[in-house]
Amino acid sequence: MIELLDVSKDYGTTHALRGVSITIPRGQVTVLIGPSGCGKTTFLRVINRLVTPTAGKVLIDGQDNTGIKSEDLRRGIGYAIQGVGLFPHWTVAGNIATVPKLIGWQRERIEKRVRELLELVGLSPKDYANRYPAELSGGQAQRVGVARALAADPPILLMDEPFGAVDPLTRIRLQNEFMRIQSRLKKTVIFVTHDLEEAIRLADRIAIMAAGEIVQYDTPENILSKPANKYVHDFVGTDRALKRLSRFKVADFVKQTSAIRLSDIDKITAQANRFSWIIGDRGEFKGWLDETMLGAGNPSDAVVIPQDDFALPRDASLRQALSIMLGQGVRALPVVDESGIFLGEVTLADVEKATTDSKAA
Ligand SMILES: Nc1ncnc2c1ncn2[C@@H]1O[C@H](COP(=O)(O)OP(=O)(O)OP(=O)(O)O)[C@@H](O)[C@H]1O
Repeated sequence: MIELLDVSKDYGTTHALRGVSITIPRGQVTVLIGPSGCGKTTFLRVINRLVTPTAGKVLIDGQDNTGIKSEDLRRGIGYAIQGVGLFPHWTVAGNIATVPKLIGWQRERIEKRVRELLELVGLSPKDYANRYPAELSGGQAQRVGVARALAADPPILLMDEPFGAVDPLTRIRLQNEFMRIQSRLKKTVIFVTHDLEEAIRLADRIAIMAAGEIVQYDTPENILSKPANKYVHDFVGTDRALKRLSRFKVADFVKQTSAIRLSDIDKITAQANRFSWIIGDRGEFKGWLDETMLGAGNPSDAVVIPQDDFALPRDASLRQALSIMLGQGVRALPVVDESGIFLGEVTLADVEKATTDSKAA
């Protein structure tokens, strides 16, 4: 548990934090969100003591953080920052090993940990351990940043816009991976973002900040349905029913649907008004085929759409499903597991129903 007790931080006449008091529960994800300059980074940095408050106290599990040795702070609090902050002249392995080295781990233990973490964040140690940051894509670099923050297995993780600098699709993947990792590791996470949907998706609790103060600290559901004041109301915006869709997982809406094996395609006969999902021999999603294609008398030309553009991972949100449906102009999307195996479909009608139900809630 982390407690800020009446914490203020002034830089000259700038009040970066103004008497912030908050209790952050253990093992949950707390998201800080608010406009640029409202004090989010300062909030994180008073916790790991990179910033000394002008007034007030920070307690970590009841202990004043000014009384904790810096070595214990480094070990106990992982920090993943905006724009990654990897050391350019160190390899990926060297970067991940930063804190374990500082706190004196043996070489073998460090190497084992680096391998474990690379696997955890979905990068093969063989291919990535010896690369330099310049040889990574934005998304890969962000993953290394997260691995580095987790290196010494800290119970607390501070993440300052860790997925800020990547394209939207990579961001969705990183969010999904983060949720998967967090459901396993159950860290106490404080996560800063500018993106309300990211907040709604990832947070157990959201703290909305303005000008150095916390204006509402609540569950995503309550932030959406019971904004504390006009500021939060305006911040959340008008399309709240849509934003709420970020909380629903595709996995909870997927319907089992029949699919046709690519090898059986020449046996298909046209079904009126219906297209068919096409899968490979292992059950992996391949694409779709509709009656117009059959009508053209060329069944072996199934329209195989690359999975990355089309199939939804089962841990995607309904909001993401809706964006893709609108973007692609389709009423149903295939859903796949981590290995690309076809699980069924989610339809526009499911999304509509979830929107209506959650409006009523
Ligand atoms: N070292 C510093 N010296 C002077 N002013 C600072 C310093 N660090 C932060 N500030 C000021 O304190 C305020 C809060 O900054 P902070 O970085 O915490 O905001 P933020 O919400 O994280 O912003 P952003 O979303 O843009 O990263 C800002 O007005 C900023 O200019």
